[in-house]
Amino acid sequence: MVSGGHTVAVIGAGKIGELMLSGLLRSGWPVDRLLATARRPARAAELTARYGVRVVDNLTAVGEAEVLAVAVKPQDAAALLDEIGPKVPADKLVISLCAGLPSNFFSRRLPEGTPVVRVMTNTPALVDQAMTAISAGVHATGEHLALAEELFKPLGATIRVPESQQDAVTALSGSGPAYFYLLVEAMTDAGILLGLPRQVAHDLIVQTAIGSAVMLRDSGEHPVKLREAVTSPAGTTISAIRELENHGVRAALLAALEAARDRARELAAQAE
Ligand SMILES: NC(=O)C1=CN([C@@H]2O[C@H](COP(=O)(O)OP(=O)(O)OC[C@H]3O[C@@H](n4cnc5c(N)ncnc54)[C@H](O)[C@@H]3O)[C@@H](O)[C@H]2O)C=CC1
Ligand SMILES: O=C(O)[C@@H]1CCC=N1
Repeated sequence: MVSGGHTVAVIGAGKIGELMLSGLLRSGWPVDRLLATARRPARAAELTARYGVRVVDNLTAVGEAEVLAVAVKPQDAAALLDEIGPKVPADKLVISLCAGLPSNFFSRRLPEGTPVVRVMTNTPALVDQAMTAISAGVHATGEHLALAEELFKPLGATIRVPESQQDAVTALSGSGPAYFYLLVEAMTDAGILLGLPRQVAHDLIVQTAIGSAVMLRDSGEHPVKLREAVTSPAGTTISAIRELENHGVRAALLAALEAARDRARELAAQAE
């Protein structure tokens, strides 16, 4: 487990911040090495009741924790850094979980030399199946990357990527769970259209999604091969695939991910 007995503060413990807190606790991280901050007192009370974690104000977190994991919305990051930026000692590690914001958005608002690591995780962290991409930002060394990895490994898989790829990562794996949920929702409705009871349609497609995902991960086969194995000559699958192609599903995905990437860039521009 954890190196050096660091204390980690999750600054802005909303949905993603809570996933990080709960994942670390599940992995055995001591609760007295965790701090959280929240804007609303009711949220602070909820986090303490749920996890036993100490919720403090932002400046106390800055003073007590060695690692500051910033999980506020990109739109709230500048105001947060106006408050804490000048007070962060330069030996702390700042980890940004914010979509879109480059590490230099942080470093420009922090004392010279403060290391910043940028990460993009996703909500399957809730079941220890996150995909977290980690990038060295300004002043971050291999040691800082290793520490960030140690924090996110218990939540699922991790990968190191150059920071220049983080907006694409955000569009693909950060937002990715939403695309799969939308597909499952739409396919459940399709099952209803074909006369299946809703619960049956839901159970069929969820297990099909799980089975397909495990095969993608474990079979070592290319997705095209896996799809071809389902697609019998003159059979049912090819009839469905013709409709998916006619309706531009592939093109829709290309356009959707470009839109998500562009939105990440816009969030960064607007946050300034
Ligand atoms: N929801 C998702 O699937 C993912 C979100 N992210 C990123 O995580 C960050 C948080 O997203 P969510 O958790 O979805 O949003 P959220 O709105 O649930 O959480 C943000 C929290 O920060 C708090 N906050 C804002 N300003 C604060 C301040 N000055 N001091 C203390 N607390 C403050 C808010 O009250 C809120 O509870 C965003 O930057 C987002 O881009 C990254 C990956 C996936
Ligand atoms: O929708 C968003 O902006 C965040 C970032 C990635 C997933 N959710």
